[in-house]
Amino acid sequence: MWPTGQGFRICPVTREVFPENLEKTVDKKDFPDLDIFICTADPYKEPPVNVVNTALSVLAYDYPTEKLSVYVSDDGGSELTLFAFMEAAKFGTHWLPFCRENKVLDRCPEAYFRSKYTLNSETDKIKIMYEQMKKRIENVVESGKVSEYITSEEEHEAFIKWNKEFTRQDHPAVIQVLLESCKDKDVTGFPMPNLIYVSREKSRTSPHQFKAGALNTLLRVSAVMTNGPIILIQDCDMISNDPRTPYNVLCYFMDASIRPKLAYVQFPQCFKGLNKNDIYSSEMKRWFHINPKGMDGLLGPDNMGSGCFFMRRAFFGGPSKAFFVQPELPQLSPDHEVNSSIKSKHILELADRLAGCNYEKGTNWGSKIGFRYGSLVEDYYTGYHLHSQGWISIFCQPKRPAFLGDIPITLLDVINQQIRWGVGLLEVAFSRYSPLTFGMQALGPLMSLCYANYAFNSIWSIPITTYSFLPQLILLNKIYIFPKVSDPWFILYAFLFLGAYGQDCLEFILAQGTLARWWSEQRIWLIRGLTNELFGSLEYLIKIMGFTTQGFHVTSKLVDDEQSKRYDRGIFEFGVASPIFLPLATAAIINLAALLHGTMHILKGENFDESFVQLFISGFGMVNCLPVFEAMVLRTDKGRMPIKTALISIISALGLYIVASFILKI
Ligand SMILES: O=c1ccn([C@@H]2O[C@H](COP(=O)(O)OP(=O)(O)O[C@H]3O[C@H](CO)[C@@H](O)[C@H](O)[C@H]3O)[C@@H](O)[C@H]2O)c(=O)[nH]1
Ligand SMILES: [Mn+2]
Repeated sequence: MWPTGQGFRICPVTREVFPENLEKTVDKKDFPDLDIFICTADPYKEPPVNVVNTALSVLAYDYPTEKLSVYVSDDGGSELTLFAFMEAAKFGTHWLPFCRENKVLDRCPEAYFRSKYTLNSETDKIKIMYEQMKKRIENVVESGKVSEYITSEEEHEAFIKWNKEFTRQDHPAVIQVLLESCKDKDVTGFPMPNLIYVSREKSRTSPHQFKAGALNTLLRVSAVMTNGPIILIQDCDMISNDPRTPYNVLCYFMDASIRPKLAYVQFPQCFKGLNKNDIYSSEMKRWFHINPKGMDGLLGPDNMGSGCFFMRRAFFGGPSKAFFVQPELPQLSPDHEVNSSIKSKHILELADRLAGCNYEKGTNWGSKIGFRYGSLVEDYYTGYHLHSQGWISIFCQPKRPAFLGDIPITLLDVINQQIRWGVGLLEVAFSRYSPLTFGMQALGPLMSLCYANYAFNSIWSIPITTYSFLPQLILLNKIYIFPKVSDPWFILYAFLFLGAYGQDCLEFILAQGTLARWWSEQRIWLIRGLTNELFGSLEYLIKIMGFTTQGFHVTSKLVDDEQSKRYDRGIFEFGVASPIFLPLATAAIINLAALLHGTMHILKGENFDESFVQLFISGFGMVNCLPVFEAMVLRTDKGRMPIKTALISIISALGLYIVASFILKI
């Protein structure tokens, strides 16, 4: 892992753009069309009102509205989400001119009304409107029925496909044009952007490939409707935080010297609502900020799934003409020009067919065209393939974050999210496209090291688990395996530990981190080794043995008030009795026991020299486990560790001790 990590350190790059100069060189008329894709998958885990907020924040981009189209992919196949978007389309006709006229910076309504905005009759009016919309959406979600709220015949028509047979896993495609730019105007008479709702056909018998499948459907549907050459991909919980972001991106896409090979411009994933010390290290400074800068000096950052502007052409083979992969229908080609209304019958019929669940059979979608199938981290995997084909990417890190996302606030959610990443990355690591073999040839050594560092990340669980148990169990049996403090070899151990931790800390602080957040980062790194990396590797093994696993487990974005309060206070949230916590809790007990046991012997006058390293490791483990002890014994709130988990881990610790003693005695 150490050598692979060096790929990021050789040539880091920091870029700056001057979007204010853009209009001096490019006429607004010549701006390319921009298609924005927003994915949602579950109205109960991803509240529609939040998805709507994300959509409004990009609908209100500072961009010629007739060139802007927003496509919403609803993998939840939910009428609640469609209803929410019908509401959003109406509210949007007020919200967009309001933002434009008042030069609003927070174009996500929820964010705006939470900020310090000027109170006057106009803001009052729009706020009331927003609250009413929110209320209606929330009521509908709560009751699970839209019928009470729809009045017009046209609206009824939109929900016609939701009949008795319609289930989330089995339903026909639903495509609804909610706003059409040339016809629908806002309240000041300005054209609105296009807004299209797409829920692809689903059937239990055909694989749907999760988000990658959803994005490929949107690639096709948007191709026949607007075919914008630039595409922004957004998760439903990542709001736009800066209306001028497309300008930043155009600085690169309009640059003739980079454009021919540029596949995507990636913005870092930034998050809102982190607590002070970022206890779960959700900021992921290394993955989302430091490493991409390092890769930017090579072929460019990896793709992070959200906040990424793609060149549509990049989804159709390598950058040179010779490597262009022609799609099966000429209308899907990136250079195809659309000239009929997005509501015209033949377009809608074709779109319906393109969103069919059997459409991709026998085509290149998922292998040579579009987002790649075969890994649960479709973002990383697709970016990796694009780089292998000779495309480059760019990391754009403006001071004001372009996007702000939500983070999971319970430890189990964090772990589950990372189990998915771990499985997805291992799928790449051991595929025929492994960065160490295929990648080495296609990308050259440094870039493939970077990709390998991610792909093999779960390997950390081996040393971390070993160091969490072995020295401690051995210490408990009064056996010493490390050099004595007086031994010159001790210096090597001390150097490696201090060197690695020192470098890590320095890099973190240099990337505008704080010491407390660095401490959280190293702690969560250890916790990951004992939780998601272990369970992720296990899930991966089960998967390759041919058993079905849970697939893409969507992270819940619902916020429980109590949990959220505890999170804000920086308290770890366990709450549920899950076997996932067992290795961590067991390690905590073993470390504490080893530390106490070792210290006792020293107090009794035994020599410190031999046991120091093991004692230090146990102490370090114990300090890192403080939140676990708190959750086990001190806390009484609902987020504490369930007694069942605590008891089982005590028994496991005892068991481990007995087994270890037995083995060590022979
Ligand atoms: O079958 C599915 C599953 C998920 N999604 C959407 O994918 C997005 C990401 O899902 P989430 O549960 O929020 O996962 P995260 O772990 O937060 O997402 C990160 O990791 C994913 C890969 O595992 C990437 O796709 C994301 O862009 C990246 O932000 C959400 O908008 C979902 O609605 C779908 O559209 N269809
Ligand atoms: Mn997410």
